[in-house]
Amino acid sequence: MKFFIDTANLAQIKEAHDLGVLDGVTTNPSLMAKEGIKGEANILKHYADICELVDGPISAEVLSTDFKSIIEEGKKLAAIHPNIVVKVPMIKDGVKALKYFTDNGIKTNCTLVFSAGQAILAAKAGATFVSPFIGRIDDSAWDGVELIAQIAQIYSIQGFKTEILAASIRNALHIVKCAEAGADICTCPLDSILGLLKHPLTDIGLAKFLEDAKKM
Ligand SMILES: O=P(O)(O)OC[C@H]1O[C@](O)(CO)[C@@H](O)[C@@H]1O
Repeated sequence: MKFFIDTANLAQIKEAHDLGVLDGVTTNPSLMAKEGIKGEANILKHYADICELVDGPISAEVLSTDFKSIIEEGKKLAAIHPNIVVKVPMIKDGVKALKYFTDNGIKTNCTLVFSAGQAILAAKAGATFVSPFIGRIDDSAWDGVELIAQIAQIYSIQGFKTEILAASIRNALHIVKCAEAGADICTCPLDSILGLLKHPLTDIGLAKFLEDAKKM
C-alpha cells in the first residue's frame, strides 16, 4: 500500500518525505485555505512547490462544477507538472470530465465518494484514483473501512484498474484497517502516519536496551 500525505502544509510534507515512506500528496480546497493560499497565481505556485518536494502523484482539486469549466481548470492544473493529478468531484459533469481527462492522458482523482455505486462510476469513467471518505462515513455511524473492502472486491471481480485511495483518514488504526481491506493507497494527516510508530513496549524495550548497554 502506498502512503500519500493529506495536507497542503509544506513543512509537514517535507517531514513525511524525509521519513522515506511518502509516495504522493493530496490536497483539497479546505487544506489549501488552511495554509492561507489565495488567488490563482499563488494556488498554482503552491502546487508547483509541492511538486518540487515530492516526486509522486500530487492531487490538485478543481473548484468548478460544470463540464466546460472543469476541463479548462483541470488542463491549467495538469500543465503545472507531469505529476499533477486533477481531482474532480463525484457529480454528473465530474464523471464526464473524468472520461475526457482519461481520454486525453491526464491523471485524475475522483473525490467525494461515499458509496460503491459512485466508485463503479468513477472506474467506468477511467479515473486513475477513487477517494472514498472513510472518516466522514464513520462520523455518520456507517462503516468507512467496510466500503473500502466492498470497492476492493468489486474492482477485483470486474478487473477495474482504478486505484483505491482511502481518504479522510483520522488515525493510525484507519491506516491498518484500510491496508487490510485492500486499499491501494492511504492519504493521511502527518499525525496518523507518525501514530503508526507508537507502541509502549517499543519505548520500554528501548529504554531497557540502552540501560543494559551501559554495562557492555
Ligand atoms: O474528512 P476530512 O478529514 O476533511 O478529509 C477529507 C478528504 O478529502 C480529500 O480531499 C480526498 O482526497 C482528502 O484530501 C481528505 O482526506
